Amino acid sequence: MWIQKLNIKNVRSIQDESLDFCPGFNIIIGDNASGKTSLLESLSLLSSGRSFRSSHISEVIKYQQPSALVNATLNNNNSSIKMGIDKSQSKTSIRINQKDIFSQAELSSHLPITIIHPNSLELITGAPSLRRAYIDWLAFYIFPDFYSKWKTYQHVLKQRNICLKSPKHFYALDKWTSELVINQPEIIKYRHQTVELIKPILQKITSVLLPELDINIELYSGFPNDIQTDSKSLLDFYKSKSDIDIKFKRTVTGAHKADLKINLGDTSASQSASRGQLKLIAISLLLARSEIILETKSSKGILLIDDLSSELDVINQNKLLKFISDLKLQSIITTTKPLTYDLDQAKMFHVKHGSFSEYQG
Ligand SMILES: Nc1ncnc2c1ncn2[C@@H]1O[C@H](COP(=O)(O)OP(=O)(O)OP(=O)(O)O)[C@@H](O)[C@H]1O
Repeated sequence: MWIQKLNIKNVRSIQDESLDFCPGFNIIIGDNASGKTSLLESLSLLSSGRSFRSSHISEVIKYQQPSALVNATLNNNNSSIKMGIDKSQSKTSIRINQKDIFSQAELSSHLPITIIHPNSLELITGAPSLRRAYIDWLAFYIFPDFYSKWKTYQHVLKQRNICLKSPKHFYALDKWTSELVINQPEIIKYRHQTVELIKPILQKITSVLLPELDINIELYSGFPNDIQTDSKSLLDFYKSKSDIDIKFKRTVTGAHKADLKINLGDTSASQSASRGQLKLIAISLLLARSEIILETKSSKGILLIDDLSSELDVINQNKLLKFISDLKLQSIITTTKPLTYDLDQAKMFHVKHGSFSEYQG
């Protein structure tokens, strides 16, 4: 699957633009503040309903405009899918093949994108929630019932935490504790399976991009390692630790505390790798994710890279481009200067003041 045509209206400085992409590399060249990231942000809106750099849609919609609109024509084995999103401050309308759709998840399942941007480094150095989101994003694509189990767990966790906040609600604690262990074994199992899928692919990618490092990853389930993760053992665990949860007024242990441990040998990568190496580890993890999508789904994922030339030196840029070229997936890459790598299937665009044209060199 690849994006054949993209229409963007009122996303930051982009007023009304239409781009015809190729299935291989699409390189967007432009100066700072020309609108490169806004293009990738538009695709993030279409795929996930959210921007990857702002949590407030009002910042993304062009000043003085009521809404942002992004439409795309996807080519999936020569049949086409038309999808679009119209997002205002108060309302989101989604259409797929002229039909109104009420679930963002459906839009996301048609257009799985992986975005590598200057803040991707935080996947290694930032909070555990970022690494959990990384695993869960993939689990969501691979296991059809992961999302509903995770959503139910979030709801039950919230109710249990309400109980823990005030003694007048303690009477319901046992009920919510029993419900809290229903979905956790499967959530943990799916996450473990996801991490096991990532491991060999990450190994393959880092042997090309970072051959000098011994990188290994391991899931921390959210529970101490010596605890069995079946429902009964988890229930016994929660009962034995209820005094701690009561003291802290929240559920201290559980699948909501899971993390992906990323190590170089025996030490944490965030403590021992250089900044450039950390960027490449983050990129490798993101590439591993898109390669898994490519293997598990009939439709290929799409790779977006923001500001490649500022992210990596030329040697590493070229290693990465060769790797992407071998994956044979569509990529949309922004850069402030033309790339030196000889791309075989590529289309170049120039962007200035939010306006796109074919690059003339
Ligand atoms: N809501 C908005 N409405 C209109 N213009 C906006 C809005 N938000 C930001 N801008 C403008 O859009 C442009 C942002 O472009 P963008 O961030 O896409 O640039 P870029 O080419 O990625 O830049 P850089 O290389 O510096 O990262 C800036 O000129 C900014 O002032």
